[in-house]
Amino acid sequence: MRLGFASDHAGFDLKERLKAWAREQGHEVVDFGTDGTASVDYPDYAHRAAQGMDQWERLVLVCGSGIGMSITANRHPGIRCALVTSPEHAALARQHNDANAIAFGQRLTDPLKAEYYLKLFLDTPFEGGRHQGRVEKIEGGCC
Ligand SMILES: O=C(CO)[C@H](O)[C@H](O)[C@H](O)COP(=O)(O)O
Repeated sequence: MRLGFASDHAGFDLKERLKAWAREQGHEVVDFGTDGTASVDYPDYAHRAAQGMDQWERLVLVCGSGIGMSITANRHPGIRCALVTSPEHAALARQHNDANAIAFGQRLTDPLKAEYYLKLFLDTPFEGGRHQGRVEKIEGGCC
């Protein structure tokens, strides 16, 4: 699978680790930055990765908490980003929400667990059925 990655400074180390893991698993990696631990603004990198959605099938975003990256990515039509802190979140984000982006908080998530959550996220299919129309309503606006 082609995976996009982006982080700010506070997510850089976990981004690099997850990129290495993804390559080991045979995935293709597209990196939208940042390139180091110098302080940057997370929206710049979340927007860049979201605008490049023709270049990835799933997007992996990392910041200190995962909150800023997920909020920003979800401003973009067609992106359904889940902030994941448990295996249940990782699986349900795919099964019920057909999420195409996952966000992690480097300061709050054990890196080994993040690898496991990412594997679950990539391996779990969307269930469709009653969830299909609900997902379509996300883009449709209210009522
Ligand atoms: O946006 C965030 C919080 O929602 C991210 O966790 C950032 O990485 C964090 O705010 C960066 O904090 P710093 O004190 O500037 O390193």
